[in-house]
Amino acid sequence: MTHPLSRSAFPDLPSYPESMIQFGEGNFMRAFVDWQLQQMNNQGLFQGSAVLVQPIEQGLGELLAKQDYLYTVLLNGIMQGDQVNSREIVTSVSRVINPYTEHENYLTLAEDDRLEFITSNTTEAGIAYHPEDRLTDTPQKSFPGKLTALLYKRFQLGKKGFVIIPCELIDRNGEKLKQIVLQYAHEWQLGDAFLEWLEQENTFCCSLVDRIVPGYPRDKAAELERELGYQDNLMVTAEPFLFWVIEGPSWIEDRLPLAKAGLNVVVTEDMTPYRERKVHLLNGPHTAMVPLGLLAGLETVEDVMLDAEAFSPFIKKLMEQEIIPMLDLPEDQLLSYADAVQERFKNPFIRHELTSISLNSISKFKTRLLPILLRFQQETGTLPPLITLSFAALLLSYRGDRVTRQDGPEILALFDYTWGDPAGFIASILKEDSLWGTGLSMVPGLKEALETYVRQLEQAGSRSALQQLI
Ligand SMILES: NC(=O)c1ccc[n+]([C@@H]2O[C@H](COP(=O)([O-])OP(=O)(O)OC[C@H]3O[C@@H](n4cnc5c(N)ncnc54)[C@H](O)[C@@H]3O)[C@@H](O)[C@H]2O)c1
Ligand SMILES: O=P(O)(O)OC[C@@H](O)[C@@H](O)[C@H](O)[C@H](O)CO
Repeated sequence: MTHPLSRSAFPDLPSYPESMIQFGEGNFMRAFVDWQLQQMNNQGLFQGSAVLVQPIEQGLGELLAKQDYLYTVLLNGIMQGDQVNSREIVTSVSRVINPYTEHENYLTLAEDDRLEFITSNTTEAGIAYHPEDRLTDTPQKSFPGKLTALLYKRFQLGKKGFVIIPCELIDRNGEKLKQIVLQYAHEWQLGDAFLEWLEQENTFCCSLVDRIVPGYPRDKAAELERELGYQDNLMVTAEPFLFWVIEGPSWIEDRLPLAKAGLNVVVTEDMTPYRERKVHLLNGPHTAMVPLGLLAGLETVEDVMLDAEAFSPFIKKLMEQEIIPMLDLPEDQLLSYADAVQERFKNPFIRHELTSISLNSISKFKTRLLPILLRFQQETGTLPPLITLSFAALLLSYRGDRVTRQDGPEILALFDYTWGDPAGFIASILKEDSLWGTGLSMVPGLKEALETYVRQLEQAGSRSALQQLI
């Protein structure tokens, strides 16, 4: 019988003063930002912890409190040729505030001069504007609304601002967040002095994050708890690799000495090339493999990468012949990045489920693969066959009879309606600008290619369809 993870069971674990407010208590942030705070603390380069704010009412606050805000990060994989299987109890989370049940405590954060940084990961849905949010709400529904209320209180107290580094996987995340905060400041009539304070005293950075974090190791939890000697309901598995690009002034490196602690963190004036490379060459292949893999009965990214007959050559060819030629970066750098990504995908120590990547696949296809398909078509006059096949598999998988779909109800309803007429389905779905950001009916040959591929996928299966293209 193992005991629960707690500070009384490990009385020697250190505590640190709060220096960061973090919106989001999910797996990713705990294995990424908080784990990095821990590494800086371990090396004596930093003395700080994060106070976590639940962005939505339901969350992990109570579970974390039961474990005195401790949890274990398990890093599993290969780094620079060496196997890594590390386990570390993270002590850099001080507490969790649920603004829905303790709103006063939430606003009290504005009073603490030691708090310098704000980070967030509220999923792609989090940096959003809700017209019904008001300053007087306790709390506002949206994350930017909650943040605006906190910043306004800080301003009213005459205190300095924050360095704000969102980690959501959306393009120009810091700019979008700032734009919505400014919108609320105008709408709520918070005054010119506040607007000036926002601009002068706060630094909104854009950032790009990269670490594969499959999260709680459901299949191995009991075995791991026996090995660790304690129960941990919040342990998180992740790969050892990480990369964080922060677009902002270089002094951030002094105040947050991540690179100095040996962490793979870059502070730069322009993160665009890093973002393009990651979103298209890592997230793109993830999204491309999901519908084809699920239709073939594969379960994990590793299953895909171990399938030497069809799926692994598909990923290599997709990267090298369809994605890399469409990116504006030196080819040799892109090829070596692609090799490294394929190695990470093969990581035998983590179980990265295709179903977990499949969540909201339509918007992922739109940002990760569609721009490549369109550029390929414009530049070569032909469609990229592998991306187009994967697009066909995505559309087929959204019929919902072969693969469990995970997407917004309005998107699923649209697919149900459109699939109601199988003969006209492709033509109808391509017209839906709301899904693709642009009408796709005019893309030469796309409708016909998708019709052919959907037929082929239905008749012969995704493995056979792939084998004809690799
Ligand atoms: N897991 C990974 O490998 C990985 C890697 C890089 C980036 N990411 C990104 O990080 C995000 C979170 O991933 P995770 O694995 O931590 O998931 P998670 O489910 O463990 O955590 C989700 C977090 O987002 C918050 N959230 C959910 N819906 C929200 C909404 N509508 N508004 C505001 N907040 C909301 C939750 O409160 C929680 O804090 C994902 O969007 C993902 O794209 C994940
Ligand atoms: O996290 P999602 O669901 O947006 O996308 C799934 C994966 O592509 C993603 O989590 C990658 O593993 C991650 O972006 C690597 O840094």
